[in-house]
Amino acid sequence: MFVPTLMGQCTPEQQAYWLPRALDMQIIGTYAQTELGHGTFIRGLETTATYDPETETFVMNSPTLTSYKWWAGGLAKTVNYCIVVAQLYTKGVCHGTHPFIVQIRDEETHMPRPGVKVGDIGPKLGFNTADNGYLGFDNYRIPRDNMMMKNAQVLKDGTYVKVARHGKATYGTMVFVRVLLVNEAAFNLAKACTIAVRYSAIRRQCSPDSEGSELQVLDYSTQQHKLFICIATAHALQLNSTWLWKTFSDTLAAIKQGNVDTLPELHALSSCLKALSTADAASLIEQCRHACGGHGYMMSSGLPYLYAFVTATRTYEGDYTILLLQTARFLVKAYEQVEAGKPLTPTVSYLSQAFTGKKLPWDSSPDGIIRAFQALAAGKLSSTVKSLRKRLESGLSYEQAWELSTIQLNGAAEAHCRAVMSQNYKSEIERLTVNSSPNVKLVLQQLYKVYLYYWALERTGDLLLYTSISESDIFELQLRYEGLLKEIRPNAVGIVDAFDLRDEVLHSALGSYDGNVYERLMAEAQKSPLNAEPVNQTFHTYLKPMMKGKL
Ligand SMILES: CCCCCCCC/C=C\C/C=C/C(=O)SCCNC(=O)CCNC(=O)[C@H](O)C(C)(C)COP(=O)(O)OP(=O)(O)OC[C@H]1O[C@@H](n2cnc3c(N)ncnc32)[C@H](O)[C@@H]1OP(=O)(O)O
Ligand SMILES: Cc1cc2nc3c(=O)[nH]c(=O)nc-3n(C[C@H](O)[C@H](O)[C@H](O)COP(=O)(O)OP(=O)(O)OC[C@H]3O[C@@H](n4cnc5c(N)ncnc54)[C@H](O)[C@@H]3O)c2cc1C
Repeated sequence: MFVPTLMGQCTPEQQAYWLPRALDMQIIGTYAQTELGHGTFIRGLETTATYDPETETFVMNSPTLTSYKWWAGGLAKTVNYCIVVAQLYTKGVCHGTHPFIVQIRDEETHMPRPGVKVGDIGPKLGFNTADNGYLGFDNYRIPRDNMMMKNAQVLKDGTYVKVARHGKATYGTMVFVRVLLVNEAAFNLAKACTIAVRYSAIRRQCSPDSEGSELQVLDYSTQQHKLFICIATAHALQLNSTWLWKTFSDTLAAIKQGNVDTLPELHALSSCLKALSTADAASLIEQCRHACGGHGYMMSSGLPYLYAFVTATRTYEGDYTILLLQTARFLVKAYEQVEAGKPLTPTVSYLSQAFTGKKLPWDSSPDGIIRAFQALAAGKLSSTVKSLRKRLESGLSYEQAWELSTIQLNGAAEAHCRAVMSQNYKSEIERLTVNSSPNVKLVLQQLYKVYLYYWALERTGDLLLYTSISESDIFELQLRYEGLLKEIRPNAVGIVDAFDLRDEVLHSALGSYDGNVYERLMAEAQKSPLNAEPVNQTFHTYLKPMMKGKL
């Protein structure tokens, strides 16, 4: 995040000075925005940067314990520079949060600079190869030029000058990383389902009839139900990630031309796609672990590490709930645009059907299910807006009415994102397989149908509200879904092999390409320090005295 922020928030002159040093690893930096007391609410950050025109410096301060920077990766012992997000004061006026480049350690000795307090925040659920740290300032001065001045400047005399055309230019790095995290979610879920599917093909457990041999657990319908949605979701996330990256690149190009019109839609898309992709990936990686029984709980399976790594992405770079609420904010505005007869941007154009007042006729084809997801999203948004307006009419302020409606707002945002993801998934598969062999087309279509049927069956309540789906339609869809799992089974191992993930990348005794699961589990077990000697010294210090009643 250090380098992308230098690229996004520095003037060309500042980039010319800082970027080569950062890219050449002459300096190592991190992005320190979150504090002990605030992570979500950026406007509530407490670290201050007060400009002193006498010395043309900013005085950095941590006025309270809760203002200490907390969490930044590499902060504890690795970095010697930080991008610090602080409340900018000049001429006695606070201009809100701005980014500053701050040297925190000596480039030769690596000692913390005087006025800088830095350390490690301690063990975490995962990410323990990163030294996430804390950072406090005590009247620590930095040169005026260390304010990242692409979007705002402080002149030598302390005059504040706003440069950016849109109010959230300083939030740009977070959008960039959120876009990357969708791809990260796809990649890590692909690893988990490769491990779980390969292991499920090796693992034999239980024999339905007394004479027969034990079945591969991958033959069980429940195992296919656990795992094939994981494969389909890995594909869905990868294709949505590629689509989002193009949307991000197009928006950035437009902003460079001075056109910020598509930024709100990009913020809404990157928010909900980051939220859903990381949450889906984390829960499905856990589902892959469940599918591997006890051996899935071994660190040597690779699955606990994957889960610990990915579940953090649901929180960092914008908490799941917070980001869905950002998308909901955009959707409510889009709803009002439809009411006003104004044109809608492409990803919300389906909202016009929220005003038909009729249930969408149920159609179980893939396109029909995608239209049903859109109708569901439009319907949930419409009922959310009705709740919001009912509360406003009762005399509540907009903020109060909004807060009371946030559960429904989050549901509407999630439904919108699921509709966008489903639409992108199917259309990208069709675009990419135009020249593919019939077999490849068949398998990839089977997978996106798994995705569509799975989520339709997960959302039957909403579909009954907003489409004409009947009880028998639901029964028929369940049978079709279960039949589809059986069709995919013969190709399941080949499909995960197609992720082409090397053993060194999987780090898994269960998922290695050669399938020698039991030999690998035993080999990993031998590495346990407890196997270094036949009798551990704790027998003599604790167990034996206890057994002899001497403890
Ligand atoms: C190979 C790559 C691997 C990648 C993996 C990386 C591994 C690294 C590991 C960890 C890194 C982690 C780093 C971090 O976590 S950095 C800290 C991240 N912190 C956050 O994300 C904080 C989340 N909070 C916010 O973003 C904001 O506080 C907020 C959006 C929730 C609220 O902001 P606020 O200023 O209060 O705005 P409003 O809600 O009032 O909205 C105002 C207005 O601005 C628009 N807007 C808000 N944010 C953005 C944005 N980012 N871009 C564009 N526009 C934005 C918002 O839509 C409103 O517009 P309006 O409706 O028109 O008024
Ligand atoms: C592994 C990891 C690495 C990180 N790396 C960095 C880094 O390098 N740099 C950095 O600056 N930060 C980093 N962070 C911090 C991260 O950005 C924050 O943890 C994240 O933004 C969430 O903020 P928070 O911790 O304050 O949670 P909070 O916002 O306090 O969330 C707590 C609960 O409150 C809810 N909540 C909060 N506000 C609202 C609201 N308005 N409405 C409804 N519910 C609300 C949340 O949904 C959540 O359920 C990292 C975090 C982790 C876990």
